[in-house]
Amino acid sequence: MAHILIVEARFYDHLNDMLLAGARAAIEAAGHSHETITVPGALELPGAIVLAEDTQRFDAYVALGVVIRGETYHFEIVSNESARGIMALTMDGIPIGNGVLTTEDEAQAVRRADPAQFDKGGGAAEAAIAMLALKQRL
Ligand SMILES: Nc1c(NC[C@H](O)[C@H](O)[C@H](O)CO)[nH]c(=O)[nH]c1=O
Ligand SMILES: CC(=O)[C@@H](O)COP(=O)(O)O
Repeated sequence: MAHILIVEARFYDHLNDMLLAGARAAIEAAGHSHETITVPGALELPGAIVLAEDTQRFDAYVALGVVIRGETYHFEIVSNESARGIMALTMDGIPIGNGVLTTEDEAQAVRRADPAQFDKGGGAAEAAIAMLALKQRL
């Protein structure tokens, strides 16, 4: 059994709740345990994973968050830099599932976060579990 840390950027409560439900259900369905920590926004996700990895308590990570386009270039900064940070850690060999939604509007985000629709939280958890299995096998 693996112990998986869900790191959630809680920017939109109702959307985060759906992503979390999907991720937790997928981890439990696979027979693993989990904890959750919360950070302010998607830009904090990579740094939080680094801090958690230093504790050596977790086998894999699920990064969750929602970035919805506003009026300015901030959307690109938050979307691209959070993904870049997570990808850098992935390339260091840390199993991470990226469940950060980057959408044009709230309706797109709802469809993707809802466990009964696209279930991107569950999908990110499954990706983390798959990468952990690969790491253990290689
Ligand atoms: N606009 C969104 C943000 N912005 C906040 C940043 O992620 C960060 O917390 C702030 O710049 C302080 O470092 N975060 C999201 O997760 N979603 C957004 O739509
Ligand atoms: C991530 C965003 O684009 C948004 O939260 C920020 O909105 P704005 O660009 O209108 O400041």
